[in-house]
Amino acid sequence: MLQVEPLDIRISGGDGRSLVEAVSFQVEEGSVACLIGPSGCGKSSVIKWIAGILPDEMDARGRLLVEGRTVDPRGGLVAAYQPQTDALFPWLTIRENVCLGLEIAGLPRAEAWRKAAPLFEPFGLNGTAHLFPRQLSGGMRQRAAFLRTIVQDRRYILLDEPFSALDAITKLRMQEWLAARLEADPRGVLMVTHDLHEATRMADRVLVMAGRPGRIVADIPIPFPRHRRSETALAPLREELKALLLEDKT
Ligand SMILES: Nc1ncnc2c1ncn2[C@@H]1O[C@H](COP(=O)(O)OP(=O)(O)OP(=O)(O)O)[C@@H](O)[C@H]1O
Repeated sequence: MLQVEPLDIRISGGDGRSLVEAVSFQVEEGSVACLIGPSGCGKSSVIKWIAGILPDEMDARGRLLVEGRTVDPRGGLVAAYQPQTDALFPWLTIRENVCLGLEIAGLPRAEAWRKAAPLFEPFGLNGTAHLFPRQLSGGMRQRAAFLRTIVQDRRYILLDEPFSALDAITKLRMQEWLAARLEADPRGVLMVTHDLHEATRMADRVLVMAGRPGRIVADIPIPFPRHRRSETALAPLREELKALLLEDKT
């Protein structure tokens, strides 16, 4: 289990503005937690803190526990992280981009490719290995970034709006693919999303953040397994989430 214990984030210089206050939650292994909330409430900052890449101008106090052990997020490698922008390196090919995390983790190049290559097809990236990011559509770039994240053998995955640039059909496919993959190969996923349909379709629990500074104002378990989530069953949950988000006047 990945646990965040009261986390505060503030701007370290200037007015010392508080961005995030007393944020606590947990992500169980093999489960998906979606973090939703109005723009600017601090979702990305929370996820960046866990990934160990909070910018220098922010100061964080909090505790991160993995399987009950306190870890320093800045030590890196707690979780695979996919930032909001696809962050592919423009001077590397898609193959090189996708394999990069594995190579940094110490896998020889050929072995990294053996591991990544079979995933190009299910990600709709056939024929792109030798291309550069600028030669792909926005959706393809996002899928390549997602593949680079998923291919790493981490127990926890942090996804900051991973499907936001995808068209509706591709998005549905990727959500289904991710759900199936998690079934076969359970990981703990923390996913930031603005899409309530996505949150209720994908999550085992939805964490709602609101306010300035941002706090967790609700932690809502989704009470049915993913394969039994009809639109009718999910509609009242979405109404509940919408009401919580609209309550936030900041
Ligand atoms: N490098 C920075 N320096 C100072 N303030 C920052 C910096 N990055 C973000 N902020 C501020 O921190 C607050 C939280 O930003 P953050 O990106 O975490 O919010 P968010 O909920 O993820 O927003 P969005 O949904 O729009 O991505 C915002 O008020 C933002 O202006």
